[in-house]
Amino acid sequence: MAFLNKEIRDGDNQDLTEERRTATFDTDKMAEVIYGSEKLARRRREISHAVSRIPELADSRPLPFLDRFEKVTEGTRKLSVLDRHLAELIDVNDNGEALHLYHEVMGMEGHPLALHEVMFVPALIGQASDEQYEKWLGRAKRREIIGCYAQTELGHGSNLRKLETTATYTPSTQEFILHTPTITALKWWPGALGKSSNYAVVVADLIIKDKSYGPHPFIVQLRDEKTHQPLPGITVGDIGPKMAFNGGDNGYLGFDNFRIPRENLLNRHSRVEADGTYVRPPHAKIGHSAMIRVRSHMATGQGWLLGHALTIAIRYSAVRIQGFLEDKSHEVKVLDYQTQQHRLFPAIARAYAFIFCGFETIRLYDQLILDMNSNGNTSGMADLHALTSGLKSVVTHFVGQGIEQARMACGGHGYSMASYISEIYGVAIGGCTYEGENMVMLLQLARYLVKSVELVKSGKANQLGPMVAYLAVADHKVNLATGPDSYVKMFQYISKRQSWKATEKFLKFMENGDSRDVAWNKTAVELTRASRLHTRLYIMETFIRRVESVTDIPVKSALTDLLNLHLNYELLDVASYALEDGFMSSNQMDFIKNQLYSSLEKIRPNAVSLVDSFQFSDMQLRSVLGRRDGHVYQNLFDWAKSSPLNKTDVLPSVTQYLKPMMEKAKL
Ligand SMILES: CCCCCCCC/C=C\CCCC(=O)SCCNC(=O)CCNC(=O)[C@H](O)C(C)(C)COP(=O)(O)OP(=O)(O)OC[C@H]1O[C@@H](n2cnc3c(N)ncnc32)[C@H](O)[C@@H]1OP(=O)(O)O
Ligand SMILES: Cc1cc2nc3c(=O)[nH]c(=O)nc-3n(C[C@H](O)[C@H](O)[C@H](O)COP(=O)(O)OP(=O)(O)OC[C@H]3O[C@@H](n4cnc5c(N)ncnc54)[C@H](O)[C@@H]3O)c2cc1C
Repeated sequence: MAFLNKEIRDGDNQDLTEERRTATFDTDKMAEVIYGSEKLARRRREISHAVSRIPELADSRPLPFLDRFEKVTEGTRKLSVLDRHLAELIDVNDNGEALHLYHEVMGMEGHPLALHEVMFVPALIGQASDEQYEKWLGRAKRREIIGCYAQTELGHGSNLRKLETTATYTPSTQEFILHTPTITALKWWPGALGKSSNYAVVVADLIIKDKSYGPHPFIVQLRDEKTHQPLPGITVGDIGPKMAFNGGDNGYLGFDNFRIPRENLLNRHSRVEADGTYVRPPHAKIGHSAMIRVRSHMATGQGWLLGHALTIAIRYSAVRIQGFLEDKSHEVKVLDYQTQQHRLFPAIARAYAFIFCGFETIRLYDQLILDMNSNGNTSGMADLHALTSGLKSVVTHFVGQGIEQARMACGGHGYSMASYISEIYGVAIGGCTYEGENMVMLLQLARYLVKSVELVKSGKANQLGPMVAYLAVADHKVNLATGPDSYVKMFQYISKRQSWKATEKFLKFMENGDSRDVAWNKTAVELTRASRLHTRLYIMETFIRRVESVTDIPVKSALTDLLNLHLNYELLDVASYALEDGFMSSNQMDFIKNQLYSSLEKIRPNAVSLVDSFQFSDMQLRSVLGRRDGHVYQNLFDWAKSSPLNKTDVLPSVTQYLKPMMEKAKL
């Protein structure tokens, strides 16, 4: 018999197999929807399979047992093996395949090329002129040189206008002099900067004839191409262990009057002529495009991280038997408890929602780059900046929450590194900080929302972009029983009301004499609330659009259950906004809750298959608890036995310190 869940294999844990047999949809078909195409979903499986046949690509030991030095070495070793096999494993021109291969083999703890592909090359693509492409891009793509993106400093990360590293133009030699004037001006945090990269895109304050022109990107050689020694005038190193990413070498960097040629200013959009004349870019923030790119990709990447944690937690919940329901002679799977379902299922819905919404956002980013590069059209930048600022903030926050709930849902074993959930959490939660601290970015979106409300107030609603058009729409009572659109309308009402309330509050402070900045700060919490609601509305709408577009009926039906759960969970979570002015009735609240509980029951038989559909291999998951075979207890015991502490029965520390203490106590 052909099983709809393609993960079923002989010898797997019976409880898990039982779950897989109840699948109402084909997990391969669901994977096509998750990854966007049949080809990519299939290629992911083929690549994972091919990798499993190359023993050198496996982790030489479980990563949690390695110290930092070993992690960095292990990552670099695997990279070099991967390099030899790259062309046989993937189509090297296919980014989707490359991304999967790297996740599979390198894992998530960081490696020397982590920022090369994600920011260095994209910064060149977005910011370099044709001549600079010619000179650098080929070399970077062939990995003759390895680069990173060095922007953040010890003293400033969020406020780019106050970066202290200077790039002073000297017309007599046609060079920029890069300098680090204070300790706070040291570049600090850039991934792969400390030990691996020999080049960097460095963001520094451009100074011409004593005038500052603000942050600009420069391509800078940091290390000798033969010896890898730092060049004279460069101080560079690793910043030490972090909450996660400990296979990566986030670094520091200082310049002592370090000279680079004029043509090293990435000058696709702005440039400095030989005599020092500055040519402005078409958009003041165009130099930020590498950041917008990463922010655009974050929803998908974070959705996958949440998917990792949930795969582990759901599989474990299906094999963990504890406590009773009706029949007191048989304990039940913890997945049968409503509280466990409520803890995990809404997070599955969010993982799907973030992935779908992420793909839509990536398309918007690709379109923007096309417009900018083909005809210099930067008109979409403000919208995309606002959207991605909110999206990265909301998604990373919920992903962090969801992963932590997944950990707790695994009880004691979730706390063990064998589950790997704490590592996933550490990696995901970094996203709340990098690419713009979440509060700072929510306030960027709030600027856009306030401006939009002001447009409506001044009778210019026709100038609103499609994503904020609802801010001008009249309110109507909503009958929630009429499907997803009614939830969208209710959410629009809530989001609109908060944006208007926050704007009115802000304007009132100014009317009463506060400066714009003071008024803004006094309204900031309300503004961030408006941003979150607006973003959650966008996520909800993209989820609905994606589900509507699915053609496979069983897949669509399972996704519709997830979507319904999402709609009810989201609305319940923000209901207080609509209750406070009586727009939502308490009957509607009860309706939402009951819909939610019924969604949990509907999803229950498909829970394992919904996470299996992510098709993360055991290698990619790196979780002893979450392996496909479900033999949790044997796997945990084997793992514990492999702990370096168990190499000897009696540790030297016991002989040296503990025993003498105990012996002394006997006297
Ligand atoms: C490919 C897959 C990748 C997935 C995962 C990757 C994992 C990689 C791991 C780690 C990578 C981490 C890399 C980094 O962290 S790099 C460093 C990132 N740093 C930041 O993000 C800094 C955050 N700060 C800023 O971005 C800005 O300073 C700011 C907060 C946006 C404020 O900028 P600024 O002070 O210049 O501007 P104002 O506030 O005064 O606003 C003026 C107007 O400009 C508009 N604006 C600002 N930025 C942009 C932009 N990028 N595009 C368009 N418009 C922009 C702003 O909205 C204002 O407009 P208004 O009309 O309101 O005046
Ligand atoms: C894992 C990781 C990888 C990174 N990789 C890179 C990299 O490759 N390249 C690179 O250049 N950088 C990198 N960074 C740095 C990162 O981009 C910055 O740390 C980030 O932008 C936040 O800036 P900050 O550290 O200055 O935070 P701060 O701005 O100092 O934040 C501290 C607090 O101040 C608040 N705050 C600050 N400004 C405001 C404001 N205007 N309004 C309200 N509240 C405010 C914040 O909300 C936060 O609560 C990385 C960081 C991490 C953690």
